[in-house]
Amino acid sequence: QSPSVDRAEQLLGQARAVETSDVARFSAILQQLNSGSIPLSHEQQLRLRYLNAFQLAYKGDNKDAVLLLDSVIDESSNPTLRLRALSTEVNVLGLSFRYEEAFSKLNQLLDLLPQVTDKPTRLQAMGVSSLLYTEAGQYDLAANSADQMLYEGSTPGDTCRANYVKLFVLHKSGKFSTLDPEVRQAVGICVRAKEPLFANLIRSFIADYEIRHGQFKEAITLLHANARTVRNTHYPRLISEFNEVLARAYWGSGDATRAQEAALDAVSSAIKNEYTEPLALAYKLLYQIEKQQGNFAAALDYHEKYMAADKGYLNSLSTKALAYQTVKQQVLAKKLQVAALNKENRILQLQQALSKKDVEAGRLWIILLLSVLAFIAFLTYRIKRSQLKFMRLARRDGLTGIYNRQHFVTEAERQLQYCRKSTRDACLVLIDLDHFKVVNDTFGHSTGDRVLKRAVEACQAHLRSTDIFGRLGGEEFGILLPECSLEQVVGRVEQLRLAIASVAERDTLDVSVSGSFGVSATEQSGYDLRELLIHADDALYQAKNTGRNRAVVFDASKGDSHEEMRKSRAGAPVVDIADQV
Ligand SMILES: Nc1nc2c(ncn2[C@@H]2O[C@H](COP(=O)(O)OP(=O)(O)OP(=O)(O)O)[C@@H](O)[C@H]2O)c(=O)[nH]1
Repeated sequence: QSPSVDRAEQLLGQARAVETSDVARFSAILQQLNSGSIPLSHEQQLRLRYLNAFQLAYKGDNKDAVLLLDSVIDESSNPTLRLRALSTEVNVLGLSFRYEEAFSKLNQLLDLLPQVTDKPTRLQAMGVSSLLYTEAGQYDLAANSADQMLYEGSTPGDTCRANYVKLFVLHKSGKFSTLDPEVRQAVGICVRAKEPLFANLIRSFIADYEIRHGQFKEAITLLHANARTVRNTHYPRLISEFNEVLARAYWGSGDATRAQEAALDAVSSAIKNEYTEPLALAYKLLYQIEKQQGNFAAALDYHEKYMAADKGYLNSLSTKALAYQTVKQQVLAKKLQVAALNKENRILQLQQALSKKDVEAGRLWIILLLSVLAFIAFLTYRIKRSQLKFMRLARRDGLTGIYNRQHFVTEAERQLQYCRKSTRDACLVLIDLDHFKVVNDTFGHSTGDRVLKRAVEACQAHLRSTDIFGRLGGEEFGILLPECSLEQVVGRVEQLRLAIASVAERDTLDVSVSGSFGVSATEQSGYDLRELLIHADDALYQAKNTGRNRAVVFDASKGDSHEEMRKSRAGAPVVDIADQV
């Protein structure tokens, strides 16, 4: 080997070592290698091209990075380099919202993984696949990759990253718990490995868990103690998430002023032009704070932003889930196509042999060809059918089988448009189960789940086929009743209230189950779903405040504007169905 090839080898190795830790040195080496002053072998040129692509991606030029990475994957015969390029490309495609391409590259990546032995490259590939699977809601697959990372990792940095990936899966799938001793250990491991980014991402999961379990002070203490290191990471995703969690902790502890400050920080530190969960939650909190303080105009403004951010976030979630299913279908279809073609080939060979014999054989060939066509038609039908099944699944709530929140909003808006055109009345009912936390705390989460299902079934027995029923959140449901007037809704909602109140009895549970109802009607609120939701939410708030297990119909006669209604809220007479009957 000539000395210049050795020199090239040395520089390529150095560049790889400082990829993310010393960006200035990394660009200087690339400049030297790109200048052409050092001759490179074909293999080295491809490695340089990968590093150039990595640099483009780091700067945010995702489109050009993908083009370069594709050419490395096509041209290189080195599995390690190809796997590295595929991992970076999956990451870049995910960040550019090109999910279908991301999943099809992920398939290539998983096919290649067994051929590669280089440990850092393998760990990078497993990390990328786990994170993408988590985003698409495929938690079992994600957990498998994370476990494999934990198993193969050897340095403290490897273990820290593997732990983070594992805890991210648990956090997103709702199975994260601080009771698990490995959680605190994971933070310590990342701190010792000098990985503050991952240590703090895990801390944000811990704080989120504490808030969900009423431990607001603990969450505030944890977040405060690490606020400075979080700022020093300069990583907007983490900073925004930290602020949002802090805001919820303050709100939970009753400090609305600090909650508002932190929520505003979460909004301003959020990634621009992207709808994320922290952004949606921060807007929701700002809406609740303004609402509590009676600042109706500001509350309305935040509610609008919350709805937009929430819808955007939910859309991106279902886009990811659909992309995963679509690519899975495409891979399956390709395999079946290959199988069908192989069959066709064999039949053609048969035909050649047979045609030599006699005319009868020709007939046989036609029959066989027809059966191949029938086979292909059958496969096409099956693929179409499973695609439709997956589309349906993406619209339903996994536990109760009714519409999920996003599909409820889409269907309710469509139905309201129809009612507006044909000047028909409609009513919106919001249902929130009362003291549901007690059911979970007393009987456990699985009984809680069963009660949710029974409550939904009980309501369904009183709904018509045109009514739109959806689960809007944990124990909150929405029903749009088309062709239902203010006069009629009182009786219908009372049926639903009684149905829910009888759930515990039928399930022989030793706890009372009931629901509070907030109702709004197009006669008062118009046909805008947002307005109907705000009014029903207000009525629900009153139902909760005046004793629960009751329905309250929004009363617009208390003033045209919502603000006036709010001012007169204290002691305002309400139409209370429960009391009327
Ligand atoms: N079992 C089960 N519980 C859930 C689910 N989603 C949310 N929850 C629980 O629902 C409870 C909601 O509690 P809160 O928001 O405090 O309300 P609540 O106890 O119903 O009290 P009020 O609404 O004020 O009457 C929490 O304990 C959640 O953990 C779910 O899918 N299954």
